Amino acid sequence: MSYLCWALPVKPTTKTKSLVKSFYFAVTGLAYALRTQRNMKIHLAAALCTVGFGFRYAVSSVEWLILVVTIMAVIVSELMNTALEAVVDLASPGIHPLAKTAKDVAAGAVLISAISAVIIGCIIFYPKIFR
Ligand SMILES: Nc1ncnc2c1ncn2[C@@H]1O[C@H](COP(=O)(O)OP(=O)(O)OP(=O)(O)O)[C@@H](O)[C@H]1O
Repeated sequence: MSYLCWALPVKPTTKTKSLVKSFYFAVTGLAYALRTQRNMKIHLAAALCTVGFGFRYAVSSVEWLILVVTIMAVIVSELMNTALEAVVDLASPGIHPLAKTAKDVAAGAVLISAISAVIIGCIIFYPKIFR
C-alpha cells in the first residue's frame, strides 16, 4: 500500500500522520518484546546495571561509546530474534526441521552478542573495580 504514497498526491499532514503511526508501531513492537520475552527483560536489566556501573566508575567517552554500541547490539539481536520467532511460528505452526534451524540460529546470534557484551564489560570494568 505504501508505494501508492509516492505515486499519488498526498497531503503533508497524511505523511506526518503516517510517520507518527510508524513510530507508534515500532514502540508497540518494543513493548511486545519486553512484555513477552524473558531474555529481553534480562538484557534490559543488564543494560541498566551497565549504565549504573558506567556512572559509578566514570568511564571515558570512548568506553561509553563501546558500551552503548554493545548494549544496542544485544537488544537489537534479541528484537530480531523475537521477530524471526513470530515469522517462523506463522509460516510453520507445526514441527519442521527448518523452523528449528531458523530459531536456533537466531538464538545463536543473541548468544554471541550477549557473550561479547560480557567480555567487553569485563575488559572495561575489571581494571576499574579491582585496581
Ligand atoms: N516449529 C518448530 N519446529 C521445530 N522445532 C521448533 C519449532 N519451534 C521451536 N522449535 C524448537 O524449540 C526451541 C524452543 O522454541 P521456542 O519457540 O520456545 O523459542 P525459544 O528458543 O524458547 O525462544 P524464547 O525463549 O526467546 O521465546 C527452539 O529453539 C527450536 O529448537
